[in-house]
Amino acid sequence: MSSVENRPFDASKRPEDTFEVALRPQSLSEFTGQKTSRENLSIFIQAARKREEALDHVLLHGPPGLGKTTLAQIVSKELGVGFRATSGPVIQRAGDLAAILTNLQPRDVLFIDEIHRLHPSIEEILYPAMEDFQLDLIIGEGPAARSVRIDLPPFTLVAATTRSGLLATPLRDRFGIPLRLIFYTPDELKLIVARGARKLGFELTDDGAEEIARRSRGTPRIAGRLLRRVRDFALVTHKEGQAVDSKLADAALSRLEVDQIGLDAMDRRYLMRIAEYHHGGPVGVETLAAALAESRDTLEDVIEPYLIQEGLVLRTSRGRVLGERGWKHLNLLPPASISAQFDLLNDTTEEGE
Ligand SMILES: Nc1ncnc2c1ncn2[C@@H]1O[C@H](COP(=O)(O)OP(=O)(O)OP(=O)(O)O)[C@@H](O)[C@H]1O
Ligand SMILES: [Mg+2]
Repeated sequence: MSSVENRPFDASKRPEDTFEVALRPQSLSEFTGQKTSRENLSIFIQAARKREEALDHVLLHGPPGLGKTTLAQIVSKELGVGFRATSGPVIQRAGDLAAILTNLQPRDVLFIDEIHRLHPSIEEILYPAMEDFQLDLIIGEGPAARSVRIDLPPFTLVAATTRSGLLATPLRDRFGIPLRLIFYTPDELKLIVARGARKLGFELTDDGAEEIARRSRGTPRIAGRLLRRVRDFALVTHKEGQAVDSKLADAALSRLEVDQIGLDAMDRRYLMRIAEYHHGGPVGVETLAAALAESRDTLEDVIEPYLIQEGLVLRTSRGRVLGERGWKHLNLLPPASISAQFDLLNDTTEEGE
């Protein structure tokens, strides 16, 4: 097991998360955040319903735990059609995909998770299926092989990926509705946390919800986990019926090594590595991955997106560089040459304003 799987609050999926299902919003109106995507999706869904046609194919991309699977399910519910789910690595042979596609009802949603891990030969079968609702299959082998064409019911492919950059252009181009999910704001997460507490049936004060939201790394899945752990602490240390406030939330989260801005031990190890071993960088992602005993994919998919968005780390053409906020967060002083650059940058921003 790699250490990232041991992180208390990385955003990747885990078997214990069956409880997530209970917290999952069931309709677009219940789905908090992602305003632009949600509003656009709502229009396209209504239009498809009016026309009584299958919705155009949807590509959801963004870091883990932001609601891609949730949205895919909501799309089928709002369309009032069936939902079939599979994932890229599971589809091994052309026949597997053919079986799934030929069993769809007209206008059904087929959800393919981790579409970037689809085998290229399967991808090629998917193209005509997406475009013309046709399946071209080769049956048999050698001289006896013949190709057959099967008509499919019109369907909607909803695909999810954490790495849209890995998708082949022809595949990406076949999605009429590409949606990028972004990290949630603390206010949005606060709503999600408060709603989660109600669903779990315990009392959480306003500032308690705020504390958990602020430390959830912009990610609903993490917010849900932190909420459940805070609830555990409350159960053991609190009197029955006593509301969970920010003080208790803070105590619980600090014990879980989730710091004031929501970073966990792994995030801090990553930042420290750049600061201490590479004097703030630039350092290549492969070097970092090897040093931290993580895969490059994990760094790029799970750890870096939030650190980059928060300005703790910068991705440059020469590698990763610790940002000014990164140095501050670690409570370290950057080498003189770097702090001079930050000063220069700050000066020009001020002048520009
Ligand atoms: N907008 C939201 N409002 C409330 N809860 C949400 C929202 N988005 C996601 N969640 C919660 O976060 C959990 C994780 O969401 P989901 O499984 O959809 O993420 P994902 O993007 O598919 O992640 P992965 O890339 O790991 O598959 C859900 O079970 C749900 O409880
Ligand atoms: Mg998912």
